[in-house]
Amino acid sequence: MLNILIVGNGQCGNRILDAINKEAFGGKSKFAKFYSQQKYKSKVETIAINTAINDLKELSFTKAKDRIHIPHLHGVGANRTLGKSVFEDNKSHIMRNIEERGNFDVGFVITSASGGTGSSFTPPLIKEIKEKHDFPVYAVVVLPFREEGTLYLQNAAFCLKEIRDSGVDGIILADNQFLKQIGGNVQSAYNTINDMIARRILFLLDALDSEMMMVTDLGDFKTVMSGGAGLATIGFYEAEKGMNIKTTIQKALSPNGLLFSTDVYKEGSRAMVIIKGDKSYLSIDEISSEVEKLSSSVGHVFKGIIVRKGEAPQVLVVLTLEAAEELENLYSVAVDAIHQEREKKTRIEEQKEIDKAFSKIDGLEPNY
Ligand SMILES: Nc1nc2c(ncn2[C@@H]2O[C@H](COP(=O)(O)OP(=O)(O)OP(=O)(O)O)[C@@H](O)[C@H]2O)c(=O)[nH]1
Repeated sequence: MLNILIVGNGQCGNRILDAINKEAFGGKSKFAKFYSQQKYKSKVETIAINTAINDLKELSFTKAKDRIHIPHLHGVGANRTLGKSVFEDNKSHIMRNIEERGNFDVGFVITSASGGTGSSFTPPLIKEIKEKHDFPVYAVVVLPFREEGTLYLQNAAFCLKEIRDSGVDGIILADNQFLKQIGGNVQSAYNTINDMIARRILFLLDALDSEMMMVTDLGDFKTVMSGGAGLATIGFYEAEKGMNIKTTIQKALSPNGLLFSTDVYKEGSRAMVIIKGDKSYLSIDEISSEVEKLSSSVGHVFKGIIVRKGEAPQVLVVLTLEAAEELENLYSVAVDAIHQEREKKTRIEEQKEIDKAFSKIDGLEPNY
């Protein structure tokens, strides 16, 4: 049995964590958490951390003991400099809470890259965990919609770089912009995206702690995640009625299944393909031919099969990337955003000249 730590930082991280707990508690009544057992096979500890109390109150499936409020008004308003100093002041309190929960085999820290709290807490938190413990820690990072504004774009660029430098064992990317194809209003898009990420993480946890017909385990996951440029994404697909396993694997690797825009066959570096379902659907020939196709372009592919009586086939692919054109695009837009913010700051500095003009009449009275 694996001991797993999942931390959700900031509003986005909290909500995805809550979606994970929703699934884990059976996904039904919001009171489920009070009386039902989580359906994890592993021992999973979840912690939601936020500066905004209202974001924590909004959670429905995460127990009160699993919420850490770091008092700071109503969040840090996308200001990462402020966020980092609030983390520093509260670091020991956060670390104590994690340490009281025992030892872990693996940890995941979930955050948006672009807000204030999650994006500034995550890099130093991972650094702190890695310095004190020797279990692998993976960041699950949500990229912003590109039209959300200059501050979010610059935050995303700096946050990702800092997470990479934190000692993290790998970054799993999910992109709101890419996933917005799902449609609907923002709130329902968020819920759908959060459920998509939650389902993938739970499938992964299930697979890492399963007795499979053909085994993949935490060791294989670590090897996959250490490949490529330290970046990864996850694909998933559940077969529709009558769909064969070959098509299901292809769908998991296509934009329909992935959390981040990538051409798997061009940008992939290593992969882990996990297939779950009733034995009758799992044609070994079809599985082998799809896995061989993938390994001929990405290199090594680990394969795992979990037989679950009566279940429709589901496929999960963890894919590390050696290149990420979409991320390069994001950084180009972010650099423009950083320049725009800098110019704005210079303009504001110049406006201080206006204050000087006003100050010329300080102490004088009008005469009539
Ligand atoms: N997928 C998804 N993205 C979200 C959700 N909530 C916010 N975001 C995205 O997260 C970014 C904003 O970050 P938040 O997590 O809200 O910010 P925070 O970490 O709480 O930081 P502050 O509010 O600035 O203190 C934006 O890019 C949003 O689009 C959510 O529930 N799901």
